[in-house]
Amino acid sequence: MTQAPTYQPGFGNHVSSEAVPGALPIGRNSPQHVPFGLYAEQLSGTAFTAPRSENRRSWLYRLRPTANHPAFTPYAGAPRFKSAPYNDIPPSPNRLRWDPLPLPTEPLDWLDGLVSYGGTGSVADQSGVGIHLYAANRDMDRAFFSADGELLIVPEQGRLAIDTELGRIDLAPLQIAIIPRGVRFRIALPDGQARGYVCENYGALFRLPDLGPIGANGLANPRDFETPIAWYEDSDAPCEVVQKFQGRLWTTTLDHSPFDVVAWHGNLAPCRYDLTRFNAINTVSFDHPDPSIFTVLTAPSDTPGTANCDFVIFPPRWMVAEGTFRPPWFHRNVMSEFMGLILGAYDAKEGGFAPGGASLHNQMNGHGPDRASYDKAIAAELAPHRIADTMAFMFETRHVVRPTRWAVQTPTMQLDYDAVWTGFAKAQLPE
Ligand SMILES: O=C(O)Cc1cc(O)ccc1O
Ligand SMILES: [Fe+2]
Repeated sequence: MTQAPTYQPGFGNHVSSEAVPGALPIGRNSPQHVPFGLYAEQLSGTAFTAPRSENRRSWLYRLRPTANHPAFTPYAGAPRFKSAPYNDIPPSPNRLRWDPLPLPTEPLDWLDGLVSYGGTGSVADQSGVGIHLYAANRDMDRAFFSADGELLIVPEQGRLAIDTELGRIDLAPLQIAIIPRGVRFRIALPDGQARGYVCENYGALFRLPDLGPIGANGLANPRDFETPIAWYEDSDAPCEVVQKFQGRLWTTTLDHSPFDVVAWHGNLAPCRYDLTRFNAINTVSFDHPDPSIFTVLTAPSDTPGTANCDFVIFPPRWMVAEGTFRPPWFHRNVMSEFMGLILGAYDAKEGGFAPGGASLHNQMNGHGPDRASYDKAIAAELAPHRIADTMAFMFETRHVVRPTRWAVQTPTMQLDYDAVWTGFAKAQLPE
């Protein structure tokens, strides 16, 4: 029986962990003789010279150096897993919505089960995001890493057992995981199948948003993030490693397990977070605040306050606003909004937006409550009301999300989405 993973609390902390006592060098990163003949390796998530407040790196102590591998050759699997720039088709200004991604009928592991819906920017420019969904029904028996970006994994259905080079993470729907760029991992499916969403962030790393006048506490609190402790596998069995590099997939086979890090220290590591711990802050007077009030993590761009990607959630909460249209308002946004649903229903959509589904509202294109939600909200008696059993989320980005050809041709794309905003009665001006 394998033991349940163990975690250390905190976001982006400098931590030290050893799976074998005495494996971690003391007082220096790269001693002439590393304990037990382990190999020291630095994994850099930011430039060596990034300011200290931005700088993320870890030191890994492993059975063999990562450099010890044969050449990578092109990988033929995961045919629907693509990278930005998404130039397959012209970007669509239309509001798009998809039914849930069907679970596979053929055996498919997490990697081959990835399907790209679209994204922004370019892997080569290290800006933008790739937006993918996964539907899988088989454990990975190989390792994968993205050299193109960090991965934010948002399960909707089915638990994930994620083995990474830096430790093991158990993940369930309503939790998220971040796997840093370059960190190798494999995913097993304890429930036999799984479905969810992935944001591949090509730009500056996700971090907690500033809190401004909110103060020192609130939203996602740092102590609720969990980083696994060191764990390793001592295996000389062949192991395939697939990587995504500049948008293409490559494969090689090691003569040993890549999961051979016996000890590590640093502040670049995978972590998980339970979305139900999010401390939602909202109005206690009137008006519906901008959804940025629900930002869990932000990946900044070079323009302050204008994110490469914000990860925003819509958690269970009390609605108490007085004299207010309580659901999301009609709006047009300079930022582009890709949404998913993990649980329940979303308060701006009475139907058609199902768990495992997705929607895309691109830059400057009008959207908001569907007519049924609008009618309900203007008729509602404004008593305190709890929105319960729900969890929607949004990847909000400064650049237009360019859908893939697959995304606009799949039969799960709803051809009648525009109709949710028809039939509104014309406002009546005084005679
Ligand atoms: O469009 C959406 O549903 C997302 C959204 C939610 C909200 O509460 C306010 C603005 C917004 O874009
Ligand atoms: Fe919106």
